Amino acid sequence: MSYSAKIGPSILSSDLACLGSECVRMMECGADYLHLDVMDGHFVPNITFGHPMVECLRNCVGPDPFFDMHMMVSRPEQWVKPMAAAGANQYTFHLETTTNAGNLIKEIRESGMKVGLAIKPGTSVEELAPWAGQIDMALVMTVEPGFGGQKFMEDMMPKVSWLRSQFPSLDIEVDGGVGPSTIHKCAEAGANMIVSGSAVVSSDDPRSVITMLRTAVSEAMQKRSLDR
Ligand SMILES: O=C(CO)[C@@H](O)[C@H](O)COP(=O)(O)O
Ligand SMILES: [Fe+2]
Repeated sequence: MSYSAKIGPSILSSDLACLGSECVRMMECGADYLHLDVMDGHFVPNITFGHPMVECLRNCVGPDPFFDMHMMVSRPEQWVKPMAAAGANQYTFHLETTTNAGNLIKEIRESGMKVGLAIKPGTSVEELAPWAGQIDMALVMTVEPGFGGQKFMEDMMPKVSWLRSQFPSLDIEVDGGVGPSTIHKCAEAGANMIVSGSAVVSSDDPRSVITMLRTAVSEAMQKRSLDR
């Protein structure tokens, strides 16, 4: 087993006028990485921010925090180089947005970033599988992308279990409606990278929530390795 439990707050649910200090606050509360949601108003019905904001956030938080860019954009090819230059570490694009995933994976790697590949709830995991050997992380969306604060879709868990059974050392991320009441389903299914927005950011005690989420994932990982 080469993966580990990692918790990445999504800052979409925070006060957008304070994004820099919110990123710093999340890292101080024990986040393992930051999940930054880029929306273009076309692939999803919402707009957030682009690479100029990412560059400002990088300058604000310093070189260490890992930026996982969740690119909810129709033309992911367009933003690879600008995001790399802005300080992104991982570029997670949606399989639904491209007919040439292989080329995009290559471009992302050549730009020095890790590669994440995301699927919407309506996309089957078998469509992602052919790329699994070439990516660093698979993202199984547990809500329709576009907004924070939505209800967790438990019926996505078979996708996570299947991926974990087929690709035992792949980083598998879940995103959407994940918090203390839903983490056990994700952890048992085999997810190890946990995006949590409103449950962490809106909590009075984000540190405890982050610790609780990580513990749930670590315990499920330990149980899986004992069961084998
Ligand atoms: O990508 C998305 C939504 O499209 C997510 O990253 C959400 O922003 C997570 O927020 P919660 O559902 O955890 O509140
Ligand atoms: Fe996201």
